[in-house]
Amino acid sequence: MSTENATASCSAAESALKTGKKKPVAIITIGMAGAGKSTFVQQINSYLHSLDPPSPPYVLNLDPAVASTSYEANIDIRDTIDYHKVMKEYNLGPNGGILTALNLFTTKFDQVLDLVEKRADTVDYVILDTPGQIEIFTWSASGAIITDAVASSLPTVVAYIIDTPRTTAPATFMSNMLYACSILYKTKLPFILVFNKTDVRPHDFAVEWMQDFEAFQAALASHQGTTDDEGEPTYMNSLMNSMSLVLDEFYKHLTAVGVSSVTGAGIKEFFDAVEASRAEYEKEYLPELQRAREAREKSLKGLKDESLSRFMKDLAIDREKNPAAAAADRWDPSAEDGDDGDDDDVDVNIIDRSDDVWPGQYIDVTRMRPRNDEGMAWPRPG
Ligand SMILES: Nc1nc2c(ncn2[C@@H]2O[C@H](COP(=O)(O)OP(=O)(O)OP(=O)(O)O)[C@@H](O)[C@H]2O)c(=O)[nH]1
Repeated sequence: MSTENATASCSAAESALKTGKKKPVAIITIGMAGAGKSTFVQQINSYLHSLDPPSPPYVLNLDPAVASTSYEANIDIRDTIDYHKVMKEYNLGPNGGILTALNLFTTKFDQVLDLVEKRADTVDYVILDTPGQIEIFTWSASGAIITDAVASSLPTVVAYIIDTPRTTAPATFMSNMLYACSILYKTKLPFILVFNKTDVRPHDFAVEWMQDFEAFQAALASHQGTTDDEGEPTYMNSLMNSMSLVLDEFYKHLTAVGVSSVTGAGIKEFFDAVEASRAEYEKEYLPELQRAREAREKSLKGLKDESLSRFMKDLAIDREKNPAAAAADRWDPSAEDGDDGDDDDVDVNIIDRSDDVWPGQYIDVTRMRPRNDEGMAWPRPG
């Protein structure tokens, strides 16, 4: 995490202490393409607006390729990066285009965090919608950087969206759980399994399989193709049996809720789970994060000290050898023109769409949104 981000997170913590307000919780929604991430984000957005008093969240869309979202994001990657232009410019296919767009956006993520930090006192939730191709977020450096940066700044929870009707076959269920497991171990963040589309298929079978190992074994056994011609378990079946034992341990670290992003059923229970995850984040994740940060700073300081002493030694030897060159090599302040061409201080690239309408104005999603930008729009000062 950059120093600015660390400072920003401290200032948010200080202001939270002053106002007595809890820090907002960041909800990172992840899920296979078509699982219903965007519909879910729209539903939780509507739910928070409908509370009394309303609690509008701060929404980030990180999917550069989505044609339209059914919610209005406060920060939208598409405002900064034209994914089609990236594909053309770098001669990439769709997935490479999304990944590169995300990489480019990540280079500006400190600005995003600053904008989020500014809202920390007025919002209770920060919601991140991620690219449809799950692996682009979960297995990329950018995804890891974004997740770590958010989690270093705010209590963070991963909402893993599952397409329940498509997960009723034991083998599919297990593949999905293994994927969830890999994300949990990668992020090490509080994790909520969100069984979506319960209006089509209730998720009780999944809860039963997660709580009762034997019930899952029975489902596996009753599934076609689990025994060979001689009635022996197939290789696949034995493998799944062993893996389900591993998953049994994994389920202990998870909360599962069933929701329908269409009807809104289960959304309240989802937020109850999010609040429980906040406590988990503070108790388990935060101390671990602080330990890791201290260790990183210590090793960085060691490296810096070592390279500085090496440099000073080399410099001394060099000066001994070339006293004339050393005498000529002096800093002349009058030679400075005050502008070194460094544009690091251009700091307005990421757009906060809610600047004009904040606080908490609900935005009509049917409204046309001007997209005048051609290509990547940074830097965009003023
Ligand atoms: N019946 C039902 N349909 C749903 C629900 N949630 C989403 N859908 C439908 O599932 C389809 C996919 O939903 P999206 O929200 O676009 O899914 P996504 O995960 O964002 O998809 P990508 O953009 O590909 O990542 C759409 O047709 C939605 O209407 C739900 O709870 N119930």
